[in-house]
Amino acid sequence: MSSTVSDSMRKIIQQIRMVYDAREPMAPPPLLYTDPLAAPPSAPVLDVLQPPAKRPLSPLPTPPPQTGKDSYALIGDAELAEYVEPLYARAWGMRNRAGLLRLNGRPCVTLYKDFKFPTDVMQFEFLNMLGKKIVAFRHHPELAVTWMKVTFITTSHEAVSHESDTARRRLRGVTARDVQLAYSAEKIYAGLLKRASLSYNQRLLPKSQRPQTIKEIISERGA
Ligand SMILES: C[C@H](O)[C@H](O)[C@H]1CNC2=NC(N)=NC(=O)C2=N1
Repeated sequence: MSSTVSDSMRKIIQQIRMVYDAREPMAPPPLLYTDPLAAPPSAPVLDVLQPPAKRPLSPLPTPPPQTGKDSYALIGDAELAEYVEPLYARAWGMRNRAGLLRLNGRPCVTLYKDFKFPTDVMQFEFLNMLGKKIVAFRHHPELAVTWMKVTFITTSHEAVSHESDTARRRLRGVTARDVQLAYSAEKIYAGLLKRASLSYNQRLLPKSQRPQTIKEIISERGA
């Protein structure tokens, strides 16, 4: 009796195997995104990575000099207009991040951008290239790495202010070194997008994050 049961069990198992073996091959898992390095996508991958903008961006100006004692001088309103305005057009922002350098809530002006990528491959290539630049340049941004995004924040704790007023002198902020580093990061990013035949049409940050004067930035309540 028990042998009959196991015979019929065996038959059932055999039938299941036949059905299983005869099934359609499983479809490969759907791709979450296309690799732009392999083939340029026909449709935009992200809203920030769209076909060329109608009005192409004018090239970044020659950055401020990176050596000498003045490379750690805080930038003022004139430099903001000359060097930071072109970064604003590329989705960079300026903010007061009081407390960033444990300055007990004192203002700390920072230059920042959220770099967005169509693939993680491009994101880590960017980090690799940027890393080499940072090490050679000996100026270190804060980097936060999340899915397809790198948040870049830079400021100089070594900033020197020529102001006579002590409170202003103790201000930390953006110097020529930060602008230099930001330009390098932007050029690496633009180069990677160009190689992948992608052009960007990034949404500008809100006006409050694109201030025109240093005073506007430090009067913002630090985050
Ligand atoms: C000696 C060395 O170059 C300095 O300490 C550098 C290092 N990296 C730096 N990085 C940043 N973000 N700000 C600085 O003031 C700074 N100073």
